[in-house]
Amino acid sequence: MGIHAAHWDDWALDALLAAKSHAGATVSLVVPARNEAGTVGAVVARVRQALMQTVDLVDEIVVIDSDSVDGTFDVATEAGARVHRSAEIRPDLGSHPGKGEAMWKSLFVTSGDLVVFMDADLLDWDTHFVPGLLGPLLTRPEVQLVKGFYARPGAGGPLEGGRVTELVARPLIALLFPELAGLVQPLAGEWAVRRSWFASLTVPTGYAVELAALVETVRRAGQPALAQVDLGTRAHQHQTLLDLGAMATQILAAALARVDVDTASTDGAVVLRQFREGLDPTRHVVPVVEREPAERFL
Ligand SMILES: O=c1ccn([C@@H]2O[C@H](COP(=O)(O)OP(=O)(O)O[C@H]3O[C@H](CO)[C@@H](O)[C@H](O)[C@H]3O)[C@@H](O)[C@H]2O)c(=O)[nH]1
Ligand SMILES: O=C(O)[C@H](O)COP(=O)(O)O
Repeated sequence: MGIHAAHWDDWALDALLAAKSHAGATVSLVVPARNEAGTVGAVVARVRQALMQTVDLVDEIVVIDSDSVDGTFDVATEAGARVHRSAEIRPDLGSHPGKGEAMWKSLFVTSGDLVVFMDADLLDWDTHFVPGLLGPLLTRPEVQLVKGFYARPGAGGPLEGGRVTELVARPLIALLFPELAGLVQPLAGEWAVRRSWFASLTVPTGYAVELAALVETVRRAGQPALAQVDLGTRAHQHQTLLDLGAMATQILAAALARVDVDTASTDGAVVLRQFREGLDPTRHVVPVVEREPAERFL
């Protein structure tokens, strides 16, 4: 059995447009962005031109500005997205920093039956990512969540990207969640999901949103509810090793919580002591908050 895999060009665009129209489905592209003024404009403008203005595949492009202090909001607006500040969406529900929070909040300001997520920091990518991710959702009713995968060049050459994927997520999956081991890029930021399914999931506010969604989906609905699609190549901006330490902490915290292991996180945060030089650590406070399913607040 395993997790169904496909290639982005297994479907002609016309066939996907016909399937979308037949299903009467609508599509939202959601781009969470924190300080991505340099790249978010191209992500929005290219998808808008190719898949909204030329054909009718995407119904809305929404950027969720995740506490940016640069020109992300204006650049994304100029490029044709509807932009919301994460902290200003449903203020009654409070606000947390983080990518998962931006994605969770997106459910309150979008309406598509199918939601496609894309990172805002993409450098090497193409608009076929979007139809590729929609293919399984538009053609296989049992599929709830579709992950993209790709070759990912790293700073040191081809196929060396994905440090947290290879050093944290994949070992964790092998040890604790082996039903997910067939996923090529479990942490890919490019994925698509049925709105009703995403709204039913518990969502970590930080970088564990991807792993948590996969674990909950496979536990509740099994491997047939997952699919993965080969999108070709994708390159993005690389974080520093110490920042990836925070990402890894969030992913480990979410994974351990899902196998009922108590951790030292208190009040929704873990303090990482990181040593840049000598014995004097920098205290890196890493939030590990989780949001209840959005459907409870819609
Ligand atoms: O607080 C934040 C941090 C990031 N982002 C945005 O989220 C996307 C991905 O963030 P990035 O810092 O580029 O993550 P990566 O280092 O690329 O991490 C990879 O692995 C993560 C862990 O699973 C996934 O969440 C990412 O989507 C995936 O690209 C980008 O558009 C960011 O601007 C936010 O919206 N808010
Ligand atoms: O997916 C990952 O492991 C993180 O995004 C880090 O990727 P990088 O090592 O290519 O920067």
